[in-house]
Amino acid sequence: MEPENPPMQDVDSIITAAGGAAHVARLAGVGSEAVRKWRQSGAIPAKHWPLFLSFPGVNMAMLTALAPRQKSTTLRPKPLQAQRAATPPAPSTHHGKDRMTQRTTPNHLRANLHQPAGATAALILADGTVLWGRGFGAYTPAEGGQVAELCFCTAMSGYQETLTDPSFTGQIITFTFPHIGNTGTNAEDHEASHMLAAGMVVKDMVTEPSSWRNEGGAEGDLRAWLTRQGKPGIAGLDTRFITRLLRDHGPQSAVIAYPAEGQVDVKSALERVRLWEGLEGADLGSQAARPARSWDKGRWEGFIMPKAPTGTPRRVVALDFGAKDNILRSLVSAGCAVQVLPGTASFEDIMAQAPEGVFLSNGPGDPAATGVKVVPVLKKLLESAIPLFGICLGHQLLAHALGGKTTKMARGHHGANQPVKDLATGRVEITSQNHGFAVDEASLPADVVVTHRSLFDGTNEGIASPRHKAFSVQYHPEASPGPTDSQHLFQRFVANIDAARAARANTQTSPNT
Ligand SMILES: NC(=O)CC[C@H](N)C(=O)O
Repeated sequence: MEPENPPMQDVDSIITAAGGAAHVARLAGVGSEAVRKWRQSGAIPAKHWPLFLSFPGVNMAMLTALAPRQKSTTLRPKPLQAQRAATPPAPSTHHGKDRMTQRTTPNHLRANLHQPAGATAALILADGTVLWGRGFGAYTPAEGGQVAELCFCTAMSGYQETLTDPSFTGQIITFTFPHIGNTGTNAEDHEASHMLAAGMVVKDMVTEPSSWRNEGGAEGDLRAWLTRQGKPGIAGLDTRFITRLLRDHGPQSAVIAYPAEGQVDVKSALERVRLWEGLEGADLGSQAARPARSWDKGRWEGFIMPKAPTGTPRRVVALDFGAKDNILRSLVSAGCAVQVLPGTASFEDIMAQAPEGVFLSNGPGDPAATGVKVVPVLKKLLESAIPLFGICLGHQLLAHALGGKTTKMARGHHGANQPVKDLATGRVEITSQNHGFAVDEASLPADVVVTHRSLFDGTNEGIASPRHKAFSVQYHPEASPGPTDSQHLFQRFVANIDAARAARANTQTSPNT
């Protein structure tokens, strides 16, 4: 469907519709000088669009149709961006490479509904930013595929593990590293049976795979893989612009539209994006679990990890909220026999396995929402003094069970280079992370110890309850992708189980001695 030309608007009429300059300045928290500059430049900064959209009579089409009529210091795009904006958006295709550059200006002040020639897909954000590029992977309806939270991931490698990490359910991943897809795909690098993220955004178009680990020749190409996963991707966008936007203005809902018929329905896509309720309050963790199963595969051969302790394998129940396979492998290699149960398993079902330790997995969505069902079970497990270990969502759920709270972060952590300090030892580990919620340390009861903090933003990265033999970390010691500095935490869990075993053995023998 051809998008209608939006009605011509000017800033003055929009400000009048919104109740006048003084009223708007007060609500937007800006001075009258700023409003004057908006009028002068003929554009309203996108960060104020949500405010304008709350006034009757103002809609997204009006705001996106504003065309700056005069450049001002505050609103002028940088020279390179201006130059790009002036270049027609024709993709270049040399040497078999498809490297369309984001030729519409990467400046949301110039967001527009009009699809440039050569663009086959768009990334549409809730603030009205529309970025045109070239689609790949699976086609979507003209009004876009799954609406999701747009995030950026800074990992330079491991895109296949990232894309199949179930914690990314409900998110579109912008890769900040420009060359994604070069090494193709294979059957081993999945972290779950399939991709759950809603889509992917890259700067350079994926090229042909060049790696001995690519499987199936052309079938291993990330584009073919993505099509088989039924998910869309978009290339040619200025991923640094997206990253700065999310960094400065917080998480945003977005959608990728890549219609087979070519024409994107931007207006409908925008409406869908703006109606989506977001990840806060979404219990995705309860839905992400796979069926109950026992797991016996350890880490890959050649992988260096601390020597597994001897003794009968420890019976561990792993509560699955969307677990990454490498966590299960790490537990096995650390000396555990793992039974995976859905995260919503009852206390009785868990105890029927006679667990010596219970592991709480990573997973998508809002931990507070998943906690409504799960926390009562975790409280019973804590009372039973079974050693507990949680990772990421599991960490957040443990915090809730211990009486704490979690909050949505202004800037989520997604990447493989995040420094974390162990407060007990002072050691710093570089970690793999993927979370948009964080444990609020101020909410934790006095007997819960804060064990780790992020050196990027000081947010909580680990807690322990010595009284309950429970500990957890916000980051991913199993890596995949990322560094393995924190692999030793699996040994810590096993040591806790062994200590509880020894204590049980003592109580059983002591009456006779
Ligand atoms: N990796 C995870 O387990 C993520 C936990 C949670 N969904 C968050 O975004 O914070």
